[in-house]
Amino acid sequence: MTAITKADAAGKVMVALDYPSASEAEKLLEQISGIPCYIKVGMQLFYASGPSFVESLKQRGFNVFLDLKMHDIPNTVKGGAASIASLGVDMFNVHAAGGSTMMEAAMEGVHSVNGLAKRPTVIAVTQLTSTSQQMMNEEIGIQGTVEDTVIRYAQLAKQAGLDGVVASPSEVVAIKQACGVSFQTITPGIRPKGAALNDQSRIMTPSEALKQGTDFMVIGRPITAAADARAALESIIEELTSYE
Ligand SMILES: O=c1ccn([C@@H]2O[C@H](COP(=O)(O)O)[C@@H](O)[C@H]2O)c(=O)[nH]1
Repeated sequence: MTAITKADAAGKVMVALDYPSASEAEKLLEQISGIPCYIKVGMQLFYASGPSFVESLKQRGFNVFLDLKMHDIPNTVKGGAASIASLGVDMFNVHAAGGSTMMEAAMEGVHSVNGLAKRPTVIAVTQLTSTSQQMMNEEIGIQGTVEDTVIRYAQLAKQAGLDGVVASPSEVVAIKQACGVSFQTITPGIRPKGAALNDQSRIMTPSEALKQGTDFMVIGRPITAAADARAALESIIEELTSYE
């Protein structure tokens, strides 16, 4: 049974360009050219190549998620959010652990920018997908289940006016129940069957994540570390279009 089209499947995949330089990121972009996926730029690439690389992605028509996970005092996050929004990115994020005033400040920063064709989607990181239940309880010192913490952060983000959250695919159903179906879920921790776990802890396969109702899935190393990145991405898209 075909669930979604190839174009819809590709649009749900955010390829994480975790590279040390723009030239290395460009090599990957060349390999996957023509596949209409979202592009995620994180700290490694942004700190090395800066706003100009992000602007060049936008000039070439990519949908861009700038994943800088801001977590600072409200005034600083407000300014950071204004600067990020001015770059014209489609999505960016803050840490929900910064609290509601900080998240509201991020929204104020976005709204302070004049002349945007469309404001970016603003989302909050709940619990990193590398965090296990045991790590959260024993090391970080947060009691209760990871799911309960994720839901609490998601509700806080929604109340602060944000558009969605970053969480693991296994929390998507509970987030949608608590915050509504239009509250977006962006899920890293995606591993095709047999792929290396690396440092991820709370994972699902692409088709399992789709079944949970995730809006976007962030995928890095299963594509970027593959011998043939294009084939790896195409195989993920194929899995999404043919899941039952
Ligand atoms: O909770 C989070 C938040 C962000 N990420 C980012 O997603 C990608 C995942 O890369 P993989 O290589 O597929 O593990 C990476 O850029 C992280 O910074 C996350 O993994 N978990």
